[in-house]
Amino acid sequence: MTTAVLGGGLSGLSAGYYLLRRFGNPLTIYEASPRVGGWIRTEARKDRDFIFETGPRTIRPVGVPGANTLELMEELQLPLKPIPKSHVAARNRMLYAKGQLCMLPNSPRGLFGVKPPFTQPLYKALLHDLATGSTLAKNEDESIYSFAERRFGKEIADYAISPMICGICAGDAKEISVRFLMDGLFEKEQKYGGVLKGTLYARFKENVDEKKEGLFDQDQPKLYAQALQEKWAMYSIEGGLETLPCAMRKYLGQRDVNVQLSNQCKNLTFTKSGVRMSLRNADVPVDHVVSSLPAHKLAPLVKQQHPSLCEQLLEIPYVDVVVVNIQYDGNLLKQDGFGLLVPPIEKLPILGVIFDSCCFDMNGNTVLTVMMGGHWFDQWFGHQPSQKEILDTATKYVGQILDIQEEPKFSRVHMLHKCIPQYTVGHKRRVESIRKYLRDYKLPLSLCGAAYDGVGINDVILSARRQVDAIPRF
Ligand SMILES: Cc1cc2nc3c(=O)[nH]c(=O)nc-3n(C[C@H](O)[C@H](O)[C@H](O)COP(=O)(O)OP(=O)(O)OC[C@H]3O[C@@H](n4cnc5c(N)ncnc54)[C@H](O)[C@@H]3O)c2cc1C
Ligand SMILES: C=Cc1c2[nH]c(c1C)Cc1[nH]c(c(CCC(=O)O)c1C)Cc1[nH]c(c(C)c1CCC(=O)O)Cc1[nH]c(c(C)c1C=C)C2
Repeated sequence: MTTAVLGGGLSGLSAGYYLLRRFGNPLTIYEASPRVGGWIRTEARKDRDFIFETGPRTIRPVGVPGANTLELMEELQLPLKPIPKSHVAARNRMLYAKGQLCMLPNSPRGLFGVKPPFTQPLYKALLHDLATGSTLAKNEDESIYSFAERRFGKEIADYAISPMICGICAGDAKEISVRFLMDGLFEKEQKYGGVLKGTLYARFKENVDEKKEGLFDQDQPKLYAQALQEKWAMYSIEGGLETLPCAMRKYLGQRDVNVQLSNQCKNLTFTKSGVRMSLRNADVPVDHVVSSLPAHKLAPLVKQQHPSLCEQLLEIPYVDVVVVNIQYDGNLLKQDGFGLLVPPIEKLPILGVIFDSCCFDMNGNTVLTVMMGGHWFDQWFGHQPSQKEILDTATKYVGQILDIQEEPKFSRVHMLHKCIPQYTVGHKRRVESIRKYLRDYKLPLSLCGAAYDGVGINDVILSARRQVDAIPRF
């Protein structure tokens, strides 16, 4: 069977890895740009001794998706850099709200005091949940903001859930589906009439649930067992996260998988015997295609033959994010931690700041990443500001929030256009409907990647694995 993958980002490379394992060669991966990795990009300053990550920087070793990623890391023999749960970067997350830097609670004790920006102890939010019955009809969807407000009150929705959504998808919690992050809690609420009640009731079933996913019935990956034993909170890779796609490309290349860079797919034509892909210099027929492309990039490729599929794909919205990496000599941070988020209710132009040099050793440098835009990109950056204006905005807020007044020694500004899909209310049903369309028309096309089954690194790798596993054998 001849297979092909569209896209050489992490999901496409993972699809290549799992296709090779299941069907062998011939297999080709087509990537439009001259490099692999998609949004994963590490800029190593060789002359200095720090790195800038312009996309992701940490991976969480949690659950089946986390275990699956660690299995891949093990196979590739990558040197991992774990951050244990006891590390300051794992314990300290902050909010900038009401004009001050506020530490988020990191232990059950934190539920009982009153800490800004909250005006009530957090346990009261749990009492609110206990006292409130379930109000939505079964199996519906709602925004994560409205769910949090219903169950825990407006303060939690504004100062806990909304910034968390910014810190994961740069989105507006008032539009993002509760099923994006809290599918389980939502189901429990609907089933048992409350989040806390449902969680306590279902707790004893947790291990059963993990087994149900069926990936690691026999043995857990060794690295996953190690991560559990050593209590890793998150990890990166020596040299930065771009090491991962580079290692995958090498691994696939050594096994005769053809990874073609600068070869954009322009159209897909479904034929009686498979698919014809229009590529740089030729039309190439294959039996089955796995697309890892962002939904808005796949849409035009199927428009000619399947306009309604094209329309459904275009219903998955994306946001632009501005990433500003900055470096200063010496340690200038007064407070250590993973970073800070700015709740959207504060109406400031920045989404958050990651303290890279607290997470990983940067040889005495202070390295920060300021993220801006997202759902509010047009409001703050729609006038197409210059790189200098953007850098000035980032450093102004670093000055105001972190009291770092000096100019950065080194900086980079990146505009990431349509980089994060938004799982808005109804996303789950939208994706089911897209996949049903492929089944109904018996199209030899599988869809994986950040558009469909989760936006994190673990999610896109697992998405590739599940989609490859679901391809019928010829
Ligand atoms: C700023 C930022 C921070 C993030 N931080 C984290 C984090 O800390 N932890 C975490 O787990 N995740 C994080 N993520 C998410 C993570 O980066 C993504 O989940 C992941 O990189 C998505 O991979 P992908 O392969 O699905 O998509 P992409 O990376 O978008 O890859 C798609 C590829 O397809 C190619 N392509 C497009 N059109 C065509 C075509 N017609 N033909 C051929 N190729 C084409 C593109 O060039 C691209 O290489 C972050 C994302 C961003 C943007
Ligand atoms: C402010 C913008 C963003 C920051 N990170 C991201 C954006 C858009 C992207 C992102 N961050 C995480 C993931 C993976 C989610 C997963 O499935 O594992 C993605 C796509 C991890 C993450 N980062 C923060 C949180 C709460 C999470 C979720 C998982 C976890 O709890 O570890 C916090 C956080 N993100 C950013 C900042 C400044 C920040 C601060 C505390 C930046």
